[in-house]
Amino acid sequence: MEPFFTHLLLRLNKFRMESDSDSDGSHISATPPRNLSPSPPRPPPPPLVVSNKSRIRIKPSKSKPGPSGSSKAPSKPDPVLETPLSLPTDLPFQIRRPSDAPSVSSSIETLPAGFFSSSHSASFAKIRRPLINLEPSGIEPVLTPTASNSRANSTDARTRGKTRLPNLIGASAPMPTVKPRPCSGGDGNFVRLNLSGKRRKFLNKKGKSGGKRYKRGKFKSQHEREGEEKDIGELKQRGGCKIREIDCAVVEEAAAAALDEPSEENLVKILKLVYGYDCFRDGQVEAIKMVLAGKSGAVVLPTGAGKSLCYQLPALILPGITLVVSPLVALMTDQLRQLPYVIRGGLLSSTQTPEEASESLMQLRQGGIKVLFVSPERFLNEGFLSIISSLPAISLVVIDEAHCISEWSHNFRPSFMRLRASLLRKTLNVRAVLAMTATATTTTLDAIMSALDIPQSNLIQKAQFRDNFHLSVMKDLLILIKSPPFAEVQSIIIYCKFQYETDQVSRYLNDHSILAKSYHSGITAKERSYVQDLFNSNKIRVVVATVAFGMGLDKSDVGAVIHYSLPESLEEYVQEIGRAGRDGRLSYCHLFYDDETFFKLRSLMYSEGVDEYAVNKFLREVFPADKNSCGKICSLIKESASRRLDMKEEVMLTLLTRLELGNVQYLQLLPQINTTCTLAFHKTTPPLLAQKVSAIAVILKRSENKRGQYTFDIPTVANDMGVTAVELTNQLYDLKLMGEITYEMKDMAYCYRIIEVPTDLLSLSEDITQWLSEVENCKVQKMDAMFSAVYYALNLCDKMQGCNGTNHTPCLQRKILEYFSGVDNTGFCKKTDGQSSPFLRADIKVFLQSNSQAQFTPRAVARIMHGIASPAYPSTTWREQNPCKTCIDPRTRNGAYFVPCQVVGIKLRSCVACYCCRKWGASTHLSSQVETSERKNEALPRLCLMICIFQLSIGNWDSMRPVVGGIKDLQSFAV
Ligand SMILES: Nc1ncnc2c1ncn2[C@@H]1O[C@H](COP(=O)(O)OP(=O)(O)OP(=O)(O)O)[C@@H](O)[C@H]1O
Repeated sequence: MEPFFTHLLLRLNKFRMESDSDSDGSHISATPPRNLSPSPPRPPPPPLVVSNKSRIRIKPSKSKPGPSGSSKAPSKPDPVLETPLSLPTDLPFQIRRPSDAPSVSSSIETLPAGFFSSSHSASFAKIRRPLINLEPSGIEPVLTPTASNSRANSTDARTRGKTRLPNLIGASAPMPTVKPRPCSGGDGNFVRLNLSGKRRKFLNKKGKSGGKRYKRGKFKSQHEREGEEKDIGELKQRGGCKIREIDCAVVEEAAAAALDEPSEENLVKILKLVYGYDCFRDGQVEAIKMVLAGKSGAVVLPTGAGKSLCYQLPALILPGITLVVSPLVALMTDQLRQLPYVIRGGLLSSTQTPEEASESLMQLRQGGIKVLFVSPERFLNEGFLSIISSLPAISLVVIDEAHCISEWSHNFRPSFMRLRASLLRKTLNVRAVLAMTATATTTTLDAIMSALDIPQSNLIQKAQFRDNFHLSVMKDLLILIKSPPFAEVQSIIIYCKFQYETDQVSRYLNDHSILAKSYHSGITAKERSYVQDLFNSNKIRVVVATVAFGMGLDKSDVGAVIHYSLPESLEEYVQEIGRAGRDGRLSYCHLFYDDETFFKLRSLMYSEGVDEYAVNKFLREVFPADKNSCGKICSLIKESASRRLDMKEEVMLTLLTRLELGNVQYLQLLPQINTTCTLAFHKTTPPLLAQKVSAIAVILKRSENKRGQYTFDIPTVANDMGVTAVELTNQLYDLKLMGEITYEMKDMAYCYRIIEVPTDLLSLSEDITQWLSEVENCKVQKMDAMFSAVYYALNLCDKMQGCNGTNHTPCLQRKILEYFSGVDNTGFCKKTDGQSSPFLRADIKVFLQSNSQAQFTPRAVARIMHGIASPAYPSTTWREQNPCKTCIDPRTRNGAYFVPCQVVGIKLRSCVACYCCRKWGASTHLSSQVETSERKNEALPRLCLMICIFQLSIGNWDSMRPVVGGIKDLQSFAV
């Protein structure tokens, strides 16, 4: 290896300071917190109440295709919509009109709303397509000598693939699979969507509540696991991983031809050679041609529609490297696995060993990698940027899950904000940027395109939607799964909102002989991958998961997706159901409609928000009082600052990113590092070493010496030396290698360089708070839109245009279409006013008096009253101090807050979301045990009733906020 390069590698490996994305999905989503110790209180009933019993069964419509090209039935005006809507044709998905013909490419078209009159109600019926013939037709595949006879027996050739993937993912990367899948534009995912009323509690076989019995899902013994792993291994050997044998020379020749002339014919030739597919799907060829022409573009195609191919093929053709920015390590790994082996790929992630990272970099430098997967956090690392800019040319940068760029998306990631056209062009000198997403509203799309400088004309939006909405109500999950059509489905994903729910549900299913495992970010990465392997190899039938599961999952035969809890947005819903039916077969989606979860989640949407007061305090910490601090390196220790400011770490990062990338650049974010260093000298004495090494001289001046241990702050020493923190740590590392010193680092911190000190902190706080509150409202609106669509379909639909008592497909489809085209249908979700009970002020006063030592912000009080934990008020502390007397189930026990029940003449410490209170608020979540024990206590009903009144007064933020927000000086109010 060349010395220069070795040096860079050392630097990169030594200081892997930026942490890549969490390997689970939870990191991506800002809400809700996955570990929800304190539940919010029971909210007031929605304006339009749905009875728990009002369960409608909506049967699947039989596939009765309407006449081709039939005229549209006039749409009946939607009562929720004030103005009639004419839908644009470039919607984020298409509605398919069925056709009897198995060849469906001609049957796919975008239809306006209202097309689905009752006579067309069958139009969402699933269209089965013939499996594609893997034998390339018309083109003679040139095979390697070992496979020279494989054309005669193509299956053998494909299953023979025991060749190791050259992609640098570690030793055990499975071979990519060539899927027998139709390619014409209309496919994607095919689902039947079901909605149902309240889900029922789980009863185990003995008829008891799952409550106490269900602990976190246990995994099998080592012995059992090894057996299963062996089985999985065998299955892979048997043909779980098939590979086409391809002659690289032929592919290279075809790629050169396509580079010269990127005609469809030339591109199809490569498609056949490399993937075995006969034709492109909708949108693919346009995207590929655009990228090959060196133009930036945005591609919006639904899940499973084949977005990856839009960069894989250009990567093969273009001379330079293709850099794919991906939000999750797990997603990168999956994408790398799925690269055809003629496209050499690699990844750089913080989870790699130094050897793996070195290997990737060496390969990169030697031109051995065509596609490199990286996380957005890498763009903070100067070392990475300098290495990458010294490499052979980058032809294309792909931003996968590009909606993460926009704060108006359902999955905003501050680190994605960095991926702006200006930075990409300046640092990487890239020609083309390709943004890809499956779910983006018009607002989100606008934000993506403007950040990446993509002209409107370069938007490829051929997305489509699943065919069948089949709305039905089952008594409970078990009955649903055991009845047709779910009974026949081999692989099912059940999505829950909370981790404990996934454990509960999977235990419950196992108790009833349905093999299931739970999957969430609370289990280790190893366990997660074990569960995914079991599911992929059909060793288990059901995965019960949080949002953490599914990104990058390309299991083609998932036959059903069940939403046990309401998703937080229609984007999330569309994305999650997209994991079903990737093989083109009919699949079923069922959603349990539950207004209680909706209000709970809605409350949680506010859990990350911050007051102007807190933003101001944050800014004062970020910017030193010293006006001459421009150019200085500063740091904010994550954990302690988060507690001090009562602000989640992700929120602090969002604010810092805003200060960097907003209208004025106040700072430049640097890689996160451990800032407190404790150092000991081993060879040369400190004064002697200080004479030779200037860093040591500064350290001696700036450190505290306790029994030979020198403790100092890295940014302070770096500032004194006039170097970056990374340069300083590099020097320390070199001294360590020479045996001169040893050191330990702690206190992970956000680091930044001050570019400009704001002159008016007050107005800056105001601006930022305003922005944060808009982002917060946007999230709530998404939640409302999800709820509204489902609520409308079940309760408000006028049963026209194809809807009837058993089929709500058209109206639900329309609601989703409207949402993606920017129509706000959430009016009826909004709370009417901010009136609160007269008790509330008194309650807050008592609360403040009894906690006079604490410095609350209004929002902190509101959060506490809602039982929502925050960094400064963790549920554990508050729960322990004030245990709730009315919580029965210790696993769900909330932090208890003082709820005086004057009317019944007693004062009780109870959390406002206490389950027994919920019972009296007609909750269905109670276990029978709880019910029995409550009934024994005569005092409880009245007491709970009082608590319910209290809850109703504060049960939603809209009523809570004006009260606490109106109390400017909480401390004086308390006196
Ligand atoms: N033209 C095509 N013909 C047939 N199959 C295709 C074609 N293009 C892609 N596929 C297959 O479709 C499947 C889904 O593709 P891919 O994973 O790229 O989808 P995606 O749009 O990225 O989905 P997601 O958003 O869920 O990640 C893959 O197995 C891929 O091989």
